[in-house]
Amino acid sequence: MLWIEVIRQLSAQLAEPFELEFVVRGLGQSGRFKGIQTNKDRLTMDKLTWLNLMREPIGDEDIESLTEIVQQLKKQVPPQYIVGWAEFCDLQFKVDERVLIPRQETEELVRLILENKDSITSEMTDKPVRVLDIGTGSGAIAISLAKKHPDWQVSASDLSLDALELARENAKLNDVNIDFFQSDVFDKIEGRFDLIVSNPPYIDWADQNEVDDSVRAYEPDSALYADHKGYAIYEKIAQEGRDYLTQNGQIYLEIGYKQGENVKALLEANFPEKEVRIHQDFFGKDRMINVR
Ligand SMILES: C[S@@+](CC[C@H](N)C(=O)[O-])C[C@H]1O[C@@H](n2cnc3c(N)ncnc32)[C@H](O)[C@@H]1O
Repeated sequence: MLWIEVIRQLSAQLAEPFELEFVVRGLGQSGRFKGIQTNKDRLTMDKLTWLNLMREPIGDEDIESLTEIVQQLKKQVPPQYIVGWAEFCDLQFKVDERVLIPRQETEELVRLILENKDSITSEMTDKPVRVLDIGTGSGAIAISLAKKHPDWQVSASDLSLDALELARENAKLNDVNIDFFQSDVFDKIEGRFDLIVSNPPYIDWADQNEVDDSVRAYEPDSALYADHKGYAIYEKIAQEGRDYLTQNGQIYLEIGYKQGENVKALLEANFPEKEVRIHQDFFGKDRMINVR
């Protein structure tokens, strides 16, 4: 039998048939498959190697590995957890059930910050811009900003020690220096920041049924849901943020698409002297908010 025949048969069993190719290419060069040469320099297999592989005969052990992967996909395990990494802002991040898989919407938040980077300045000209990422998870936002701006001094916090462990690994993998803290929002944070960014958990516990089955079953609750109808972390950032922000400091937050006006009102009440703006994502939905 050829790889293509087995891949076709097995993919047909899946609700999302392309996921098998994604996983095999993602795992392809890790040594998981006997018929594929290991290449530790590449996390993913390029399209040409994949197409060539499809014409090769496949051994029993590899059929067994593919069948196991299909079982996991049928159980809706996210493909990124199966391969063990995800791409974010053209960087690679290890991911597993300790952290949320970083999303495209959050890449848009990073892009928005980078588009406005010239307005993000340090209070003192001889000091680096100080950044705090609250609820860093895999470290996606903090690491991407540090990578683009090696001159910024980036700190990142999370309530979850498990997430912080993985974020530290990701900082090392991506070769950036970040100060990590375990903190419930600001409670262990010291000093002031020129930029506070966060993609906090923001789903109302009452809306669990609206969350995709795969997300609900495998991604951590602590990364998804927040008290006070999903607003708990926004409330803390709005109410306590002033004590952690420099005078010209800015805040950038990801928001649920229905939360824009409420989060805006919260921020305006606490930062009356600043401008608060809602921004839309690629799909035209309210997704980000900034205070400057
Ligand atoms: C939506 S995830 C975002 C992860 C990552 N920043 C991203 O954008 O992919 C929210 C993160 O906030 C963390 N978190 C939840 N409650 C928190 C709290 N009270 N203080 C700090 N972090 C918290 C979770 O552990 C989780 O890692």
